[in-house]
Amino acid sequence: MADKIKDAKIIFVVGGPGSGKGTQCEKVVAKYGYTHLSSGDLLRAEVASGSERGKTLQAIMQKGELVPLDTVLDMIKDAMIAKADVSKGFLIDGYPREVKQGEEFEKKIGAPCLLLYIDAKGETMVKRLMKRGETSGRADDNEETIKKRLDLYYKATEPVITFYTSRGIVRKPLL
Ligand SMILES: Nc1nc2c(ncn2[C@@H]2O[C@H](COP(=O)(O)OP(=O)(O)OP(=O)(O)O)[C@@H](O)[C@H]2O)c(=O)[nH]1
Ligand SMILES: O=c1ccn([C@@H]2O[C@H](COP(=O)(O)OP(=O)(O)O)[C@@H](O)[C@H]2O)c(=O)[nH]1
Ligand SMILES: [Mg+2]
Repeated sequence: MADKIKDAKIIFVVGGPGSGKGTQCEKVVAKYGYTHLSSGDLLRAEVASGSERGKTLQAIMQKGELVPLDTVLDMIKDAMIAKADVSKGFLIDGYPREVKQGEEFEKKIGAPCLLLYIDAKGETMVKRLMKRGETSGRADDNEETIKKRLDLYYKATEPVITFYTSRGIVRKPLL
């Protein structure tokens, strides 16, 4: 099964909470027809299913912490395999959140050819998420959790940008 995605074109999309990853991915999909897989959306779908695993995930996400690495990786891999026959390439949105996640992805699936870095100022991200929280219904779009997500982004996820910059595959779209 995993053979089907061995040579897939993979693009990581990384940025802080509310930086606009999902918004930019929609534009890439419209222009290039790639398959958009948001790690956060996959996790929220599992929560919405009401499964036992979903309940555990919900508790972690509500606190703005990271769910175990293998859980997200397995979900992304299954979603990629399901679309392998029709996909021209994959936009992996919101992943990796830490360098180790990227390394595991490469071991189990393959290397990204590009990392799109969606950059925004901390205060801009907080403002957007507070606004989105008025209607999103997302349990983590509240002031306390947004702050934790932002702290974790600077601590764990920014090193991902440094890691892939040294490989020369990071690009910042002009917004
Ligand atoms: N003004 C402005 N707002 C934007 C822009 N991009 C996204 N937004 C808004 O900012 C909010 C967050 O955008 P998302 O695309 O959901 O951001 P994200 O990085 O996917 O965030 P998560 O879903 O939390 O991962 C939304 O309410 C968007 O409408 C932008 O370029 N300018
Ligand atoms: O690879 C991932 C992706 C998401 N999450 C969890 O899902 C939440 C929402 O992620 P999403 O990418 O939707 O939003 P962001 O935090 O970027 O605003 C995060 O706070 C994490 O708790 C995670 O643990 N690992
Ligand atoms: Mg998103």
